[in-house]
Amino acid sequence: MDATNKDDDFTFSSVVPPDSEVSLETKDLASRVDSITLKDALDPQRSNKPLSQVPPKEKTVGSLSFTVTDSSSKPSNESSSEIIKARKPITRTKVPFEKGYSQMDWLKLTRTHPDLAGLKGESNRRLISMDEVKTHNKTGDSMWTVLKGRVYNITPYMNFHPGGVDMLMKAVGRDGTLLFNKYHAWVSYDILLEKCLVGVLDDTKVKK
Ligand code: HEM
Repeated sequence: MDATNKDDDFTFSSVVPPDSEVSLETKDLASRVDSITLKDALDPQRSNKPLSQVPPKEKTVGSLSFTVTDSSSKPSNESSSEIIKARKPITRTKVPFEKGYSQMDWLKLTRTHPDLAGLKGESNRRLISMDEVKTHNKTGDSMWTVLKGRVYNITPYMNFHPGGVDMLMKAVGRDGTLLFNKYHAWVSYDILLEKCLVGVLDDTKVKK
């Protein structure tokens, strides 16, 4: 093999195309590199067409040829109804507590008040039907709710609830478990409402 023939010997093969193959356009582009600007086709300020509507372009630079496409946009025939909608996050607004109604004040009250549940001597292991829970649904001294099968009188906790009275009222006279979990499944309601327990839900009487 003739060592002087560069074309036959891969060790000397040129990675740059011979000058004759570099098109005039490439040379021209290279000389104007500073003046080239990139346009964001999705920005309506800079272009009046979204990328998805711009047809793929064949580009040639020197001996390289490539197609410019926008892989980030969806095919134009894809209907917008197919776009998966993100679930709306819930808003948890903390209501500023009035003086004397902090969580510390609540804990003090649970330790000092003898009958927060309003049991008047009755057992808090009593089985309570959902129908009975429903009757304790009015503003007064016995507003009940059910949390995971236990019935609580939440009247004394009303003004201490960090989420506010209105929110807590939504659970009154019904099973509040789903609402409770929706807003704060991690809250230790069983400890907070220990002294408010009035009984256990009689789920044999719950209509299924
Ligand atoms: C029935 C028993 C309930 C108890 C013991 C309770 C207790 C609490 C506690 C301790 C917080 C403060 C949580 C924290 O700072 O992360 C809180 C906040 C809150 N609660 Fe409840 N809650 C009860 C029921 C409910 C219900 C039924 C709702 C909605 C209908 C609700 C809505 C909220 C909201 C919106 C907050 C927001 C305040 C925050 O961002 O902290 N709660 N609740």
